[in-house]
Amino acid sequence: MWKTATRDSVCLLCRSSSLVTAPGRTRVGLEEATGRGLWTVQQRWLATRRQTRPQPARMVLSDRVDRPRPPPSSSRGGDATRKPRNNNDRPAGPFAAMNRTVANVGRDRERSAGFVRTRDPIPTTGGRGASSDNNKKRGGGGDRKKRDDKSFKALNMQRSLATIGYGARASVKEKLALVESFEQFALLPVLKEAVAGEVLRGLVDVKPTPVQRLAIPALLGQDVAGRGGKPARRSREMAAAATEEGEEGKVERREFLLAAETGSGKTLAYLLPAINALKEAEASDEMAKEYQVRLDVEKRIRGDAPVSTWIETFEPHPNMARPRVIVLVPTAELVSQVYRVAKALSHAARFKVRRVSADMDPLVIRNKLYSPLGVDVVVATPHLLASMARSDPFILSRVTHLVIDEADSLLDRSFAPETTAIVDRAMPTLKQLVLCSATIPRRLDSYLVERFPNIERITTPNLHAIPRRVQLGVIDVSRDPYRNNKLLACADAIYSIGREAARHELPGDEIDVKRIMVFVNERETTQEVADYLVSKGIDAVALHRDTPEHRQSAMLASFTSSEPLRVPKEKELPSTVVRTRRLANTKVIVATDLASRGIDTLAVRHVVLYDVPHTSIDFIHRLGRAGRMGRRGKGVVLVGKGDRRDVVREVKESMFMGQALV
Ligand SMILES: Nc1ncnc2c1ncn2[C@@H]1O[C@H](COP(=O)(O)OP(=O)(O)OP(=O)(O)O)[C@@H](O)[C@H]1O
Repeated sequence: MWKTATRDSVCLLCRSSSLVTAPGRTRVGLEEATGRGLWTVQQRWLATRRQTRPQPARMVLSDRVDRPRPPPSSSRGGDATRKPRNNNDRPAGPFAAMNRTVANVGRDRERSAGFVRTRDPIPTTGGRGASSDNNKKRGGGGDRKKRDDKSFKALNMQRSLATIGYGARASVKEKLALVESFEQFALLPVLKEAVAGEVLRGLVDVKPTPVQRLAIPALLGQDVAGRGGKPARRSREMAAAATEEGEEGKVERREFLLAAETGSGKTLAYLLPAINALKEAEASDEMAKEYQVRLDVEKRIRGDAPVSTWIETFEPHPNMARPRVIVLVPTAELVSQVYRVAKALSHAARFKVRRVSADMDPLVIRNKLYSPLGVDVVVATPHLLASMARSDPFILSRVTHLVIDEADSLLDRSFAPETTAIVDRAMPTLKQLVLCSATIPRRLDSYLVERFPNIERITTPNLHAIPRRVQLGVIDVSRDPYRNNKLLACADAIYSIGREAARHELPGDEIDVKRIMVFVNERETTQEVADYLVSKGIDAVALHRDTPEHRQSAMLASFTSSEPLRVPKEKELPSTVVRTRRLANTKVIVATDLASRGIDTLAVRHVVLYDVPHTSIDFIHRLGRAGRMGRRGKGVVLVGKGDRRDVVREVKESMFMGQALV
């Protein structure tokens, strides 16, 4: 043990002064006392000074000043030769990979720090990715590029997403800065009021999200700075071209691709401009105005009699079963979700919105659509609407705005025939076609190039990136204690979430319930996993395509509500009573991809990926159920025998870097 006073050191154990006067390489004192290598007094003094300059001169000299801090001795056996521990060097466990400050991907830190994507050299956010990309832009990234081709080999091999160029993303950021408020949009005042007072009621300081900042002005044909309703340049050019070609009678149609990350408010981004156009068209619709006059007269004649009692005998509205706006979505659950937003807007903006989905009685659908009061907006799944349009083609005869939400699903093989049939039928009157999605697969990209070469692409800078506020933990199921028992690993992960939540339990008689989504790849697995979780005392249900539609909605209801879910605390039982093991503070839904698309699961903070998703598209959508609209989220992926560890590692690294997946 050594005590130093400026340059002189004295051994406090043996009081030897030999070292103090030994200026050169003298193997005495400290080295002999500790047995740790050859050190000179001068070297030690310099090292100590470097470490301790702000400290007072009199202090105890550490004999480990040149080494990393020793680990706490008991747990690690005091091994002096052990490598330094960092954030990644944690004990194993379901959440060992969380809250890291360093991505646990490969040992080659240098390689990951210089990450540049092959065909997508665009940093979606700032940070390290940005600097390396800027470096590349300046011409300094040649070597790195080669390294990074290798580093994202697995994702590149199964590349499924279309890429967005650097220039596009950079220019988008400039545009975003120009818009700060809904007031800047050339929307009707009632719609602005409806946003704050109905759709986003309860939120303070409501600002448009990036996709809304970009899409609403573009779809309104407004100058992007929000200075008024000037038609966009492209629209003017198209109009001029049509006039030159003598096509004045032809409807001028604009097509948009609206692509933004999950949970970023795309629904409002496409609904607001469509409803705005609807209200403007209504103001100049003479037939509708005349009908309204006749209806008002009839109401006066009928006195107090409710409209519903006589409307069937009155003349039908010109819009009966002839909507102007149609929104297509893939599932009944999404129909209800988009319908709710449109309905909230309709309270202030006064229009009639109906929904068409398989969970509704056919008679109810018919009555709503063919109501004599008319219909302005229909939210539907393509199968039902296409079949209705086959029997009554006039249903699509007045459509001016058609939105295809979750476009990558709806233009995929299973939906494409019905979706394109609707597009084709609506085309003659269509003024705006909007395709909307959080992921643009390459096949959709090629389809758009071929089918809609003039489509205007609106993409946000973070497209295809999983937000950094969502953390991804990896559980290696092949290791102890799971030994390839994925079911056990899944239950353990859920118990860990429950236990963690219990630590922050509320005072009082209630407990806060965490809502967790577990995603599997195959429909058959959902029930198996749910049953196992139930057998372990977890409240779990299975949701897949064969689950009746009305049951699906009921199951998802508590996952989509942003309200906290509380249950009474279980009563203490006498110590003689053995209670069956139960995790009271979690609620789990085990689902296939069906529940990963578009569902606004605001309540979900935790997602467990029971199976490694087949593509990066599935990663984006499944993890996108957590961390919506600026919230934090956690994902856990169970990696077992035969799973693509390389893909998981690369997804995790991309997430850490804030980069777009490929
Ligand atoms: N400007 C805003 N400010 C705050 N919250 C908003 C805003 N716009 C929309 N939201 C809320 O954000 C949530 C997500 O919106 P939405 O469902 O439209 O996302 P999305 O982009 O369609 O997601 P996904 O890609 O998963 O379908 C909703 O609860 C919505 O009410």
